[in-house]
Amino acid sequence: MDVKSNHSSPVLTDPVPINKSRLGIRSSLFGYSQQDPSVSPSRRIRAPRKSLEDVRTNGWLDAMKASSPPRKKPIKEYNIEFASNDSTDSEDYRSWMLDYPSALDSFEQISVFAKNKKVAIFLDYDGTLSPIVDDPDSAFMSEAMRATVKNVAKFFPTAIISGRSRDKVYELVRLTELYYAGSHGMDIIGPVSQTVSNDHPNCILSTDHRGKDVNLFQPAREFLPMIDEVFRTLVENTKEIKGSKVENHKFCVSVHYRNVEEKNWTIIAQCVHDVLTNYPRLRLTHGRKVLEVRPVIDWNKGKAVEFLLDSLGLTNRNDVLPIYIGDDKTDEDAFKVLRERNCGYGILVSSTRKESNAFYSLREPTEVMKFLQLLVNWKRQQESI
Ligand SMILES: O=P(O)(O)OC[C@H]1O[C@H](O[C@H]2O[C@H](CO)[C@@H](O)[C@H](O)[C@H]2O)[C@H](O)[C@@H](O)[C@@H]1O
Repeated sequence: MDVKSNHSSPVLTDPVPINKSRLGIRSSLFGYSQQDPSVSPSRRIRAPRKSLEDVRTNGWLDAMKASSPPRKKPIKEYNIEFASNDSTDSEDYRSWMLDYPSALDSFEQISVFAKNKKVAIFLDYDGTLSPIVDDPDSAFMSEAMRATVKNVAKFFPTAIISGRSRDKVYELVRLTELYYAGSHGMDIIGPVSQTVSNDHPNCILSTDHRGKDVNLFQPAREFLPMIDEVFRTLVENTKEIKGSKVENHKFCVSVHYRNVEEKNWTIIAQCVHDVLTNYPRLRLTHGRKVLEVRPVIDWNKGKAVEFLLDSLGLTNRNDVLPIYIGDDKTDEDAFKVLRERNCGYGILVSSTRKESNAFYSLREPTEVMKFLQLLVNWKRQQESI
């Protein structure tokens, strides 16, 4: 992609998302809100027919429907989403696994590649370390998973790369020994590295939760007030849509529709669409039953992996094996980077078949935990040899 570098913020020179160019919306850069304050939220909810066709024809609704497997087995206290055994035992899933073999079944092969290599672990949070649940504020990881990740970090440099804000994901994980990248990689705390600071002039020295010196990198810093404004507008505009929830993740905004009746998905899509038309410097990405609004900059989870590898001094070496585990579309950027660099493995967490840039698969967070435990046991054995 063509990047116009202004040091701090690699802004794309082709910032108009497809949907906007199709709709003929002008691409000049607005300040912040261009919204007509006279338009009431209820009027926005009853979006005009022409507009409703827009979100259908530009593929938003199809992407929304395809964004997460259907829930099949509600668990008593938490409404945890995962497909029934019928799905993972199906012929269809088994044939998909020929292309994306289980990382558990392939562990021996992985460990052969890992031998004598510096392994670095990158983990997504929701759907990877914690099960998908209805309420984003209740997406807790189990104590067993926390202990496992803590062990992993004793042996390998380990980072969490999440769509949530860095503070929010830290609150959920609460392990000081990890590196954290929030807002889909747009807010990174990594080890201090002079080379990285030289390459990224807006990378500043900061301190982490232990008071240790770290590098703080926020390539979308200039978007902070805009994101805040969009967050408040979206909260207001969606407040009458039952089940909707808007989260402010500092450099991006999530609009959840998991608990919105499907017949109202067009309305929620329309709300987001209408707001986005006023902000050509923001774009939409899809997650699991969530619409995500983020800056149009050339930065994503893949770039965050590259940034952290650089910071850890693990770039341009052939004795490095990065492993990235994630479940969502935004993790594909990281899988792609590993595939294109022909280094390391992407592992997709999915209980249904999905096209992916990952090499291996795991069905659900419990399998992620088993895989991480195998890795720790293997490393312990290696060290005792
Ligand atoms: O990159 P991640 O760490 O996977 O974060 C992606 C989004 O995760 C959260 O939403 C997802 O998990 C929720 C809790 O299980 C679920 O209710 C929701 O439907 C999922 O989309 C988080 O709330 C989002 O803000 C993140 O962008």
